[in-house]
Amino acid sequence: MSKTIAINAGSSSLKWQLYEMPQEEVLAQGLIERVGLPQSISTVKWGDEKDTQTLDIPNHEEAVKILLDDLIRLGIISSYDEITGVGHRVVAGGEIFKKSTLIDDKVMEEIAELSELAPLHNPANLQGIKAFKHLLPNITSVAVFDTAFHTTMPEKAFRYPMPNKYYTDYSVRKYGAHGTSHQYVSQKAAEILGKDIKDLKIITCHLGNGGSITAVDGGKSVDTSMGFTPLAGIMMGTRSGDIDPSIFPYIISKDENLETAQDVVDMLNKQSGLLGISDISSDMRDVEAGIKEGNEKAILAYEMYLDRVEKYIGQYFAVLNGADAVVFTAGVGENAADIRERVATDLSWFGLTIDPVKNVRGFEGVISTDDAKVKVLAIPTDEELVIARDVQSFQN
Ligand SMILES: Nc1ncnc2c1ncn2[C@@H]1O[C@H](COP(=O)(O)OP(=O)(O)O)[C@@H](O)[C@H]1O
Ligand SMILES: CC(=O)OP(=O)(O)O
Ligand SMILES: [Mg+2]
Repeated sequence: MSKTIAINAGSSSLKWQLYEMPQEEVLAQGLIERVGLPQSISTVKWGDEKDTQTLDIPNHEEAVKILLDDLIRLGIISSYDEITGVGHRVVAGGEIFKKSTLIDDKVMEEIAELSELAPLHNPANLQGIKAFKHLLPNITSVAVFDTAFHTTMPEKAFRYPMPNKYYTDYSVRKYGAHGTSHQYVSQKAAEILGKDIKDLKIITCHLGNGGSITAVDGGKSVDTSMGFTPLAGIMMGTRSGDIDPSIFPYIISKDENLETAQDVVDMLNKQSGLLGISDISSDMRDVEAGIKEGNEKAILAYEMYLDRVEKYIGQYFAVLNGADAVVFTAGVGENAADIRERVATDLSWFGLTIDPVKNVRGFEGVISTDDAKVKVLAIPTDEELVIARDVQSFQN
């Protein structure tokens, strides 16, 4: 019997699941929200029980301490010796990490160096890794990279049309992200549809706080909306997605609060997207509440979000020369039935027809009508399970 923890350290949250492996039984799961903000909330669920604490958790290292304390405090485990493995989600693996990897000092250094490719994520991921190395130094520790699934993209898709030296000398290219999620939901979609994934063309829409859309051909990523960093692609909670880079020098010259290109990137990462347009929140639920009150900015934010999502789906119909299925996942994709319905309605020419009876929050499976040309699915993602399986593969 061996227990494995999967750690998904997001930019402001830490999600974890404790598994009994290899049975893949979930023993407990938790979410620590608002890491780095006052009044962080830590929730643990196990069996039929639930525990919630509100306390200040300044960083991901502290978050790991709290979760390990909770496992003992709540009687979920009796000793840390029961835990034999930990898997950490790491967003950027660059061109170095093409698959999951055992973590040693060199790997930690490389993850730190790759922070430029995921400035909101890799530092948080690394804090989680270091905290575990410190507190449980002898367990199997594995890094699972968001970028790994996208290493199958063809060069024509991952290169930017810039002078070659920026790729050859500085590795400037598209890396993508959320790969573990795109991989999991595309595989799950094939299972639900009763087909071999090799025979399917699938467009996966991971719409969370960050969001990305991927074209999956025969189980392989052939294009994805995120780029050199997770700032590119669709509009997100606080991130702009694609914009014209000429805006950089222009706004630096106009706005005295912006001095460097890095200032602009920070603004595009942290103050843009739904938050920047709605002036309410980065959270789609708050934007939708604003729409109910008739807030014009909230309506615009919602419409812009849909516009970007729909354009990327349209692009990937072109990349794949048609698709068999479109999959929605992550916080927005799993829960916002209204968004799934709008996308399907706006793209009805492509043959997406939603069945309103099935298209409800929390439903897992096909939500399109039986005669829809393109199947539409809602599938809760499970990045943690993929991480735990990868840890297990190092323990056999
Ligand atoms: N019922 C809902 N309706 C609309 N959006 C929702 C709903 N529930 C959650 N969300 C959205 O999901 C987002 C979080 O998604 P998640 O995949 O958990 O993000 P991340 O992993 O990037 O932190 C929230 O910001 C919120 O906008
Ligand atoms: C890469 C990325 O955007 O991750 P998240 O959605 O968890 O912020
Ligand atoms: Mg996420």
